[in-house]
Amino acid sequence: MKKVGVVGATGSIGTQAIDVIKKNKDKFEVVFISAHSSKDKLLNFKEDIDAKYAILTGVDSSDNGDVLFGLDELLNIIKNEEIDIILSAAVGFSGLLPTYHALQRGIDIALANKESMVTAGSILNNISKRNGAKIIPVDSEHSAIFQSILGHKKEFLEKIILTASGGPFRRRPIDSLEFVEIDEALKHPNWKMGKKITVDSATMMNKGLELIEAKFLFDVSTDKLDVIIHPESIIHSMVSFCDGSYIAQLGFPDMRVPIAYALSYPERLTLDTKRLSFYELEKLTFLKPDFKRYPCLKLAFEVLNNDKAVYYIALNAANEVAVEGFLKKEIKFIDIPSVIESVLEKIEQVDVKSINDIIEVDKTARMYALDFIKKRF
Ligand SMILES: NC(=O)C1=CN([C@@H]2O[C@H](COP(=O)(O)OP(=O)(O)OC[C@H]3O[C@@H](n4cnc5c(N)ncnc54)[C@H](OP(=O)(O)O)[C@@H]3O)[C@@H](O)[C@H]2O)C=CC1
Ligand SMILES: CC(=O)[C@@H](O)[C@H](O)COP(=O)(O)O
Ligand SMILES: [Mn+2]
Repeated sequence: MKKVGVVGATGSIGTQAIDVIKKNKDKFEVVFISAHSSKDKLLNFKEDIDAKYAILTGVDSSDNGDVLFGLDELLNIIKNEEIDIILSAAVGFSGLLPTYHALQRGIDIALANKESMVTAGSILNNISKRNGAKIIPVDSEHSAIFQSILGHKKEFLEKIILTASGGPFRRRPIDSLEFVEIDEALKHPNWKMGKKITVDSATMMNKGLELIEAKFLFDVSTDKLDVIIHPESIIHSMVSFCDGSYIAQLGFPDMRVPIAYALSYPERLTLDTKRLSFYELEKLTFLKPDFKRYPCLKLAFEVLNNDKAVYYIALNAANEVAVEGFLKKEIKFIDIPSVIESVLEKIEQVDVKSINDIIEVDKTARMYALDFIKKRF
């Protein structure tokens, strides 16, 4: 039995993870599940999978004895309980501290929270190496890459090619993006996900964050990273080698596959997911991303080329604030890249050596983003 913890259990990834765990009760013992404030859903899960602890990190206290409250309680459990693997699936920068403390303790991470790797990739890699704790990707593209490079020497790797759906606005006239409504941005063509990542897919900042995530997860230079639009989301990503060979991982889009793979690695679980019917697949298409349509992807490439921790953190923080601003109707969809650009221009170059440095840069970048929104819109 693997002893697991799930951070962000009530979200899109968390809920699918609970489903996988529930159907494989003989393989997993659940030490804890956590969420921000969805108490009823968390309590139902606690009962369903017989979790030892349930923690709400965004609520101070209550008289309900079945739930623990506050981030400190979650971190205490991570620091003290016997746990083999933690699924890190909270949204945004809030996922960093649980990921960081788990790795510090030598606990393996099944990583959905890409923002952890974007903001702290280098520090997390160092801790993982030092403590022998594995970081196993859950993000569909990175799981595909992880599976495709398995058993191959890194020196032979030529390119990592991340596939992107292109989001809901791939074919919409660029001059009409100004009028994008919230519900239009939340209609992903292939995946049902949380709001933040769905808006990121529409701007293609999701792919920008994933490029940075890939750089740190697979320890490759930026010139080895490519993005290609593949609207069907059947090929989840691919790699090429020095002899012209390509290896890809394919499947019907269903996040239970990479979640189960990461939780059971190096084994595999049997899943009742939809199988591909190759004769029914009409065709697989591939397109080049256009930076005019997706300025956020351009910004992410610029930050990658600059390769400084402070810009990775600022890009992520500014994007989180901008997406929230869009979802609150404070800014338009097309204003998201302007907010990020303004923060990247303003943020001071500082050395980032510790988790506290990261938290400080994140705080400053958020302040600049909020200030920009307040003054400009
Ligand atoms: N959904 C997907 O298919 C994919 C997601 N990912 C990544 O996985 C992560 C989770 O995404 P997704 O499941 O879609 O997100 P959701 O918005 O669906 O779920 C977010 C989870 O995080 C919790 N949460 C919300 N705010 C906070 C906070 N301030 N502090 C701590 N926890 C919080 C929520 O709890 P509560 O319910 O109480 O609010 C919920 O459990 C993201 O990093 C995303 O990029 C990566 C690949 C695919
Ligand atoms: C399922 C998953 O991993 C998401 O990150 C997905 O890739 C988003 O789709 P886009 O390719 O549109 O960003
Ligand atoms: Mn992804």
